[in-house]
Amino acid sequence: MTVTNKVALVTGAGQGIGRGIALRLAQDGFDIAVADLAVQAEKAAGVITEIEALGRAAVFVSVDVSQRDDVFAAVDAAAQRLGGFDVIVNNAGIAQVTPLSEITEDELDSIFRINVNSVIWGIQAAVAKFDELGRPGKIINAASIASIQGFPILGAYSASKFAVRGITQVAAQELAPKNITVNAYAPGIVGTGMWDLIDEKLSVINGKPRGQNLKENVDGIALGRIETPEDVAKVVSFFAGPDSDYVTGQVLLVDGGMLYN
Ligand SMILES: NC(=O)C1=CN([C@@H]2O[C@H](COP(=O)(O)OP(=O)(O)OC[C@H]3O[C@@H](n4cnc5c(N)ncnc54)[C@H](O)[C@@H]3O)[C@@H](O)[C@H]2O)C=CC1
Ligand SMILES: CC(=O)C(C)=O
Repeated sequence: MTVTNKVALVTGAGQGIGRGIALRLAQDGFDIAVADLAVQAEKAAGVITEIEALGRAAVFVSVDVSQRDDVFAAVDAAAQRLGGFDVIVNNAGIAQVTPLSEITEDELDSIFRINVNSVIWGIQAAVAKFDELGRPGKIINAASIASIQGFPILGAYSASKFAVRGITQVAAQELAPKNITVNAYAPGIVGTGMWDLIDEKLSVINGKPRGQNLKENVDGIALGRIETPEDVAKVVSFFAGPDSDYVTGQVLLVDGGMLYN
């Protein structure tokens, strides 16, 4: 019997939650395509070194997830360079900290292209590759607590994450006949560059000192501490592995106890 390696592509894997997911899936035995913007190549190289130290193969794939052709090319490159394709993690995303009344057309277009269109391009590219290789596969999307409850001043962001939840539910139903599962993780307050930016921008808007908005949000977490990328990666590991074979269309809160469903 030929045993082939398992391959996962993680977008936005140069830093933050994406890096945590890439490292965890490597620990789980996946070879990893570290996909990110070209400007993140140096950080991605560091992630690749960490993955190789775990005994897995890894390659950098330059991608702007808002561009459909880029995403298809990234999936092709990952499959060709790593010798297979089994999992895509549509993780890359941006936040915007703007009251709804002030959001511009350009801002709205930008956040939807990066947070929403990207997920559809990732689903399309992964399905095409699973079909070509004749394998089932797993698709995992980045939602948020803001995909369940709208967050003030994060209005466009919340709307984009509600859309990711909807896409996840629809794709799960459409792709079930191919034995492809589609799920999403919904983190709470994770200590990454994204929250550095949110805290900084909220400070400008509400005049609270730097760090105060982050602290107030963390104070609302039942488990009493800020979330780490590794906390998120454990849920992604479940969705990427065989223990979730009978789970599809779900958005799993991993927020330390902030929202309850
Ligand atoms: N940090 C948090 O508290 C939470 C984050 N999330 C979601 O988790 C995901 C990852 O977030 P973080 O790691 O915190 O963010 P981050 O800002 O630390 O990292 C985002 C990564 O995505 C990449 N990226 C951005 N635009 C891209 C594009 N157009 N094409 C390719 N790559 C692009 C960046 O280069 C970066 O490496 C995002 O979808 C975010 O919305 C969800 C809930 C909470
Ligand atoms: C960044 C994010 O998703 C929230 C709600 O903090």
